[in-house]
Amino acid sequence: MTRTIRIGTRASALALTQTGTVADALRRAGQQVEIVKVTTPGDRSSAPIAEIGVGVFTSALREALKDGRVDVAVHSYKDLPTAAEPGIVLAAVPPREDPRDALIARDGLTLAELPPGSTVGTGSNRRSAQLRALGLGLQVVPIRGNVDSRLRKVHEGELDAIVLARAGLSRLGLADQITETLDPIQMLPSPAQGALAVECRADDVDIEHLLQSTVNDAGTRAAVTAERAMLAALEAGCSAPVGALAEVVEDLEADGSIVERISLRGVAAAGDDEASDVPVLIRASAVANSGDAERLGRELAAELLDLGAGALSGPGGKPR
Ligand SMILES: NCc1[nH]cc(CCC(=O)O)c1CC(=O)O
Repeated sequence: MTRTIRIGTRASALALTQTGTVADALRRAGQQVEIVKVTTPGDRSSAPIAEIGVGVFTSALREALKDGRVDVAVHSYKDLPTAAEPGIVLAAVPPREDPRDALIARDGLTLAELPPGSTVGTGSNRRSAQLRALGLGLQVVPIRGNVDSRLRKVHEGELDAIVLARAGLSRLGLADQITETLDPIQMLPSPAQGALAVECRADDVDIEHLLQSTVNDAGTRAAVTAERAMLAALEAGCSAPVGALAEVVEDLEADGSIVERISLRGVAAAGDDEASDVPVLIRASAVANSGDAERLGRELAAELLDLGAGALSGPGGKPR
């Protein structure tokens, strides 16, 4: 392609490093690229994400794509709404970073070493529910802001600990701050955590093919497809916080051949999670062929709902 490819990104340090990896892959493939920073309402507001709504970080980038100001948009995949955007396609999902969550605690402590009553900062209902479900007596404190300002709250003694995505810290060169990488058995990550979504206009077939052949990782794409399908199906029927993690596994068949499959685990809170200090979590897992990732996600969501995920407690319970 002879044209210069304009790649749209948020202007945060994290977004710029993420976009840089996509730009590098395109440059290695011999393309000319230009990075265009787009400011989003999510960057300007300090209100809780639950109030300003899903898509605050991603809709402005999608607008720039549709307007033709940029040719490619790079998002943190987990920040994208599950609903498809008319006129835009997901062209590629690059190889995923470590999807797990990480603890950054004072004095190098792990979760198990934090004394009861310790304050743990997070703005995520998913992390909050899973932390409280451990029954360690941790006190979850809502926080927001960029990674640096969150880390400062621990270093200045305002909080005992915070939980952040390992991927964001690694990309910023801050992985040495992590005091424990949380086992997904205790803390299932957000669907698509650690993955990027690379979008282009639906009618821009040249760019779509270029991104597919230079940036996409088929295994990552199948895994996040399963996680996001689970999330989308739960959003329709459940108001609970949701965690999901899919992994590519290689199964040895009876005839000696190796088949690649997707193994998906999901978690959601039962009932009205805020009604008790220690919420009840519903867990389920399943395996399917990579080609059935979407169906795997939908079926696991149905199972979680059957088991009571997100069922609202008592009369007058309302979705939120
Ligand atoms: N919601 C904010 C957000 N979006 C993407 C990341 C980190 C990178 C990733 O998960 O891909 C983060 C910060 C965090 O959750 O700690």
